[in-house]
Amino acid sequence: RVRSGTRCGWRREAGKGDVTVATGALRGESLRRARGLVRGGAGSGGERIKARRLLRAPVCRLRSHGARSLPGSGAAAEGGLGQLGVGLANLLRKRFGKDNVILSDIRKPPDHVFHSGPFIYSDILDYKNLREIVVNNRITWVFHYSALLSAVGEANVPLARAVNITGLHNILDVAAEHNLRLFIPSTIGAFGPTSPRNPTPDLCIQRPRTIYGVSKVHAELMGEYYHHRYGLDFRCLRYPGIISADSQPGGGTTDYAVQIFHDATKSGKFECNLKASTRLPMMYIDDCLRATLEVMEAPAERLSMRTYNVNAMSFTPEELAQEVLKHVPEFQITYHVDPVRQAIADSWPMNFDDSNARKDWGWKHDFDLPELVTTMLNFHGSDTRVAQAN
Ligand SMILES: NC(=O)C1=CN([C@@H]2O[C@H](COP(=O)(O)OP(=O)(O)OC[C@H]3O[C@@H](n4cnc5c(N)ncnc54)[C@H](O)[C@@H]3O)[C@@H](O)[C@H]2O)C=CC1
Ligand SMILES: CC(=O)[C@H](N)C(=O)O
Repeated sequence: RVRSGTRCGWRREAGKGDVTVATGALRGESLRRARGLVRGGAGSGGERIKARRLLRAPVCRLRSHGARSLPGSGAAAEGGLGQLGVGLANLLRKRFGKDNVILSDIRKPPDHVFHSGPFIYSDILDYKNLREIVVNNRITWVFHYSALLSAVGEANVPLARAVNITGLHNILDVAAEHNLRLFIPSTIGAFGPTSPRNPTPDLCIQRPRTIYGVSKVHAELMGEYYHHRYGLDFRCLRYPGIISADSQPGGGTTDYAVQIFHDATKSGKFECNLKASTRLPMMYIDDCLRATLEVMEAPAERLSMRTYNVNAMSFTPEELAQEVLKHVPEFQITYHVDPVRQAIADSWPMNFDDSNARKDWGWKHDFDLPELVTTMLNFHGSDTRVAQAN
């Protein structure tokens, strides 16, 4: 979420026209819409006073210099303290100004995150609180990242159903009520054993066998229904397994592809919990976050769909290990297959067809397997050298 109050005419009309954006510096049509929203004089005098007090908080200053004022932009979302949310917030703060991005989660942020910009508590299951946050901060865009991923979801189906489905319903209703632009990520896990796997197109049968996949298909269908029925500006990307160096994965089936780099540089040994031949679509986090921003900033008329596959590469643990060996000759991989994760992986796509994203809004990945491995080992390697030096 991004909140901003501008110093120009807007501030003189505090409470009527200040722009609060959920995901960055909004201009033009989004700004007019936000003004319209606020000019509705929503809520009681007390709420407006509270809103003004919030807007006078140090966070709400739109950086007119330096900040790019692209119409629409991304920002960290609900569930922003996971593997992806902090990176998204950093990307947006670089582009739109530190104080214009609000990060939220139900966990306490680590120091470096807490001091990197505004952070608030927000539980996706607390519908009333979500509405208050949107109204008090004049939110117009939201990225909804809260979820339990595939393996942890199978270990706690009731909680996964609550967060991934009831939480989804809450944010959909708030988004429709307040005319928000809403991004919800889906996943390769939204496909199942009866989907075409090599490659998997955007439109095909989706009968996933995990609560995670079922909840994400539900999110895709509900988001598209709200778009067609209520005009909600819903946008969705099916992410592959995302690989990052400076954030831990959240308990999914593709987590091995993150852990291998840490272990390769720390001990030179890695025990893989998937079979050597398990092929899955994967993507480096920088490509993932850029794709997310690009689809959110794409003009609506470019979007022939509201849910797109995005892809970068597909590899097996064996292929990944071979690439690591080019940099770490002493590296050794062993296999101790986790039957739960293996069954999930065997039901997922092997290759992703993302031709619609490339055609409609110009999607293009930057990182292939060699670039990924070099980047990840450089990060961990420097980390190790610093630790050894200390
Ligand atoms: N990391 C990946 O490889 C992929 C991620 N995605 C999707 O991207 C989104 C973000 O993924 P990650 O950052 O990897 O997830 P993660 O599991 O690392 O983080 C999820 C965050 O949600 C928060 N959360 C849990 N319950 C909550 C609640 N009731 N209210 C608010 N927040 C709550 C957690 O505290 C956590 O910080 C998820 O929706 C996930 O399905 C999709 C495909 C691949
Ligand atoms: C691919 C995903 O959605 C996630 N990383 C998982 O493995 O659950």
